Formats: sequence, structure tokens, C-alpha cells
Amino acid sequence: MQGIWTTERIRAAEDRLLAVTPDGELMRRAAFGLAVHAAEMLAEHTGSVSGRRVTLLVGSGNNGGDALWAGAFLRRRNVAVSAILLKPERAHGPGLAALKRSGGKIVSLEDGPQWISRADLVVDGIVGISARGSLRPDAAALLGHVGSPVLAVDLPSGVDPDTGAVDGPAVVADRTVTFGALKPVHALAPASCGEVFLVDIGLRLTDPDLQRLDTADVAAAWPVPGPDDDKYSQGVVGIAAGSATYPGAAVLAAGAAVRATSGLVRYAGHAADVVRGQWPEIIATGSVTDAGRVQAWVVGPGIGTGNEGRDVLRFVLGRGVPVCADADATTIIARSPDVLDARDPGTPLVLTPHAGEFERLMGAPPGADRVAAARSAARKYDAVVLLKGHCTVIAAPDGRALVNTPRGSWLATAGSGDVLSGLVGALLASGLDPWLAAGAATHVHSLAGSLAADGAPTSASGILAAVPDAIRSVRSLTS
Ligand SMILES: NC(=O)C1=CN([C@@H]2O[C@H](COP(=O)(O)OP(=O)(O)OC[C@H]3O[C@@H](n4cnc5c(N)ncnc54)[C@H](O)[C@@H]3O)[C@@H](O)[C@H]2O)[C@H](O)CC1
Ligand SMILES: [K+]
Repeated sequence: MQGIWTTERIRAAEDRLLAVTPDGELMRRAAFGLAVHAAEMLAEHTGSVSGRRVTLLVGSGNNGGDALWAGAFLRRRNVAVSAILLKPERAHGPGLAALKRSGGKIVSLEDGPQWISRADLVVDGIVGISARGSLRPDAAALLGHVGSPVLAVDLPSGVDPDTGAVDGPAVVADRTVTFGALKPVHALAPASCGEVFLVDIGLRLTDPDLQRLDTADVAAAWPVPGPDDDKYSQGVVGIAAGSATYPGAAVLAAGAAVRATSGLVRYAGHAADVVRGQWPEIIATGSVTDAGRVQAWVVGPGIGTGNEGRDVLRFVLGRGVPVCADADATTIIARSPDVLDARDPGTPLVLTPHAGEFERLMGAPPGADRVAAARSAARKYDAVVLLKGHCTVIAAPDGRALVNTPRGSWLATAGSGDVLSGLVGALLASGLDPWLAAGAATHVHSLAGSLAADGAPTSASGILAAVPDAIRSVRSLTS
């Protein structure tokens, strides 16, 4: 699990560490790590380091200080370093003095554009964890002249450090070098950060505000049959989905459950014949009332939001096993929350809303802080809430929150959510903690999407077909 901390927690930890560290030492540690990455990027993009040109965009705080010190270190590699000071009177004093001593060049804001356009690398030291809002006009104006790779100091300037929200001009980096600990922006705004690297400067933090699963976490979570297992022992999942007119959602959700584990999958609904035809290994019946015992239910995709759908949902909620309520089930719960009264107390519930379904559940869209939004819904419904989006956030009623950093946007295709719900259900049936089940399913779903796409648009069927390869990839000890 990777820990992620808010800027408030990180600043407090930095202050504690600063109190016991020689003045400027932390910044020099950070800046040296930054300089190493800058040299690596120069070598990667131009084939050399010495004699290359780096232009620093320097803000008025310590973020700019990091950039200035890194420029001074790069001068040791004979890199031509120029610094554009956005607020010359407020630039970091010791960093500026270090750059000047090393032979770095200070250029005016007016001359900035030409130094940016001719650079082999631009270093974004405009603003870091003290950022408020999008870039100010003077900084934003410079970005139009960038023609080289961009290295962001700590985080890409103009992106909200705690939510990853971008609501105006902001830096788009090829690489971000952060210090001490990951901030939410690094998991929530992958398109702005590029590849993220962490430089340890000695910060020690516990109780992360946010977490991200490692591949190893997902591999450990994924059920694999052992010598004493049979089709029941790994958990039987029931899929209550689809209708005679819309069997597709049922085929996708049930197929995902079949592909996710070796446990038995039961299907219940009006698409039984189609599902049976597609997945002969499934035990399919026409109604949930005669579906037999399961260890978890998936309910919702394609069941409709009318009385019958509500009755199916109420029945499933009353079975006393974990439930993943997806798609139409989410809408039914939003419209008739009393349906949750059927829920056996303590029965784990996973809700999987996209932004529109979230708005139905909560009466307002998720907004910029999607982690806070998911947490509020989790508390309100006493459920794990898997808030789908470019970066899916999974919040538990006890406040735990996971972020899944996506691999591109290939999952934005019809039926993709049906596949995800089947994966969640299969992991719930295996007895996994519902929050972890939702996180691991999202991780594999995202990986399957990128494997299926492989650079070209894919479909829910393609994602479904790629699930086994995604699981193999997660579980392979060599990758
Ligand atoms: N504490 C340390 O020794 C270490 C700090 N590190 C680096 O420090 C920054 C945080 O520095 P701080 O001085 O708190 O503020 P910033 O540099 O992030 O911001 C400075 C300044 O920027 C202006 N500003 C705010 N929002 C915007 C905006 N949207 N556009 C333009 N300018 C903006 C505002 O005036 C701020 O005061 C941290 O990120 C690290 O890079 C290192 O981690 C090493 C240890
Ligand atoms: K920055």
C-alpha cells in the first residue's frame, strides 16, 4: 500500500523535521534529488547533459528555492542554467545566491519567453504545496512558450495539491519529483504529473490520509484455488442483473465474475437463457428467490428501476451477505432509500456510482474534492463507495480511502461498469474486506482496460476478455 498525505499533514511533518535539521539542509537534500532527475531527463531527451540548457521557472517560495538550488547543482555538470524569477523581490535568497555563485543566469520576466523556447528542459518551480488556485497570469503566460519536456518540482503548478483539480491554467509535466511523501495530486492528477518520483528527505509520517494499492497488494488479495478448494469453497457469487430486453449487462457482469475467480457463479434474472448460452459454467435461474445460496450478490446492471427491480434489490439486501449495488440499483436506492431497511444489519454494501449516480445519491455532484465526496457518501449510506471516474476513489464508512490511478481512459466505454461490478462481486464472495475488494477489482479492471486497448479503442467485451491477462500480470512474480 502506498501512503498519501494531505499538504497540511506534510507541512506539519516538515516543520517538525526542520526544527531538528540544520538550516537549509532539507531543501538541499530535495534539490539534489531534483537535479539528479533533471540530468536524467536531459540525457534521455537529448543524449547528453553537459552543455545542455535548462530554464527554471522560479516562484516566490520554497518551491522556487528547490529549483534554484537544483540549478546550482546542475551547473556542476556544466549545464547552462537560466532562472526566470516571477517575483524577483521575493525569490528564495540562499537559493538565488547559490545559483549566481555557480554561474547560473538570472533573466527578466520580459526576456523569459526566449529562454523557455530554447531550453532543453524546463523546471517548474513556480509553486508547490502552498498553491492556491490555478496559475497567476504572469506564470500562465510563460507556459505558452514551452517546447521541451517539463520537470515539476514537488507537483505541477496550478493543480490543486490536495484534490488534483485543475480549473484554469496549469503546468502539464512529463515528470514530477516530489519530496518526503506523496500528496493527493500525485494519485489524482496523473495527466498533469507525468511520471512521479519520490525523493526521501527524512520525513516520517504515519496514518496516511489516502492510500493506493501496489500490485503486490492486489496479488495478495486475489483468490487462487488451493488443493483443498472446490467450486463452493472460494465463494459463490450471485449476479442479479439484466432483463430479457437488455441481457448484455447480465452477460458482462456474470462473465466478469466467471473470469475473476474459479468459484461458482449463479445468475438470477430474465436473461437466464442468454447468460447460460454465453457462460455454460453458470447456474442460471429466472428469479433471485430460487437462486440458491451465495456468499455475495451483485445487483443492478440492467434490472431497471421499476417495482420489480426494487423487489429484487430488497430481496438481495435481506440475504445477510455482502452486496455490490451497481447501476440501476444505485438509482433505486437514491429514489427509495427505504429499500435499505431490508438490509440485514452489518451486511457489507458496496455502491459503485459514476458522477451522475452520485448526484442522485447525494443531491449534488462530487465536486472538486472527490475523496471528500466519496467519504461523505460512505458515511451517509454506511457503505463502501466506489466513486467511478478518471481516477476512481474508494471510501469506506470508517474513513479509509483508496485511489486508483488510471492507465489512460480506455474504460470509458459502454458496459465497462458491468464488468467492474462482476469483479467486485467475485472478490466479495471470496470473503475479502469490501473496501479492499472494491480497490483490487478496480485495479484489475483498469489494467484489463489498458491491456485490451493496447493503444486503440476497446469495448466492454474486450476488457472482459483481458481480465485473465490482467490477473496474470498482477500475480506474475517477474513483472
Ligand atoms: N520546508 C522545507 O524546507 C521544504 C520545502 N520544500 C519545498 O517547499 C515548497 C513549499 O514552499 P512554500 O514556501 O510553502 O510555498 P510554495 O513555494 O508552494 O508557494 C510559494 C508562493 O507561491 C504563490 N502562489 C500560490 N498559489 C499560486 C498559484 N496558483 N500560481 C502562482 N503562484 C502561486 C504564493 O505567493 C505562495 O506563497 C514545497 O512544495 C517544496 O517544493 C521541499 O519539499 C524541501 C523541504
Ligand atoms: K511546482
